[in-house]
Amino acid sequence: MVKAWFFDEKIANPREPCQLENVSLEVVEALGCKLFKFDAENKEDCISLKKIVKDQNYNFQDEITVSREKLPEYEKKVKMFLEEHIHDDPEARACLDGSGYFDVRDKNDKWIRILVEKGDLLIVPAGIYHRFVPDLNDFIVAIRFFEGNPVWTPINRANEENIEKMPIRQKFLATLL
Ligand SMILES: CSCCC(=O)/C(O)=C/O
Ligand SMILES: [Fe+2]
Repeated sequence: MVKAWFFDEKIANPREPCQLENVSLEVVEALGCKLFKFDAENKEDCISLKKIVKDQNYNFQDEITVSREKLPEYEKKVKMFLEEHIHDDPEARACLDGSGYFDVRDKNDKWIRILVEKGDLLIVPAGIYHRFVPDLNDFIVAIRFFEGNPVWTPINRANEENIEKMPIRQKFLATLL
């Protein structure tokens, strides 16, 4: 089951849980995130997974393992995942094994940490500030879904002076009103 809490900025290592008070999943969903459960042991036959793929129009999927042993250019990629960013498209990840943290900024620009574990599928909306942080186990296997041609390039908040004015950011902000 997905769990969420406010992220404690005072903890030096973001791979630790950095847990402040819990955040309800309704609050996470009100930010436009979608949360699903699926049968990670039966990914080929999982009816709920097939339904999500159909409903969300996903026509591309691949698998990524984030671990020091398995991910090529591990340090570089993890640094990239950790940078706060947005995308022009939703980010959909189904956790097949392991666990990790997806952090999303709430309406007050506070980090909400979402723990994703085996059997959880999380979709973060286009335009929301977010990042991915491996947890202390440093192992997650995930399916990445995409509608259309996959674009992995993040738009980093720290590097884009006008990010707040970007159409996808404005579109996302309008969903919060
Ligand atoms: C567990 S999936 C790796 C993180 C990722 O793909 C991403 O795009 C983070 O924003
Ligand atoms: Fe992302």
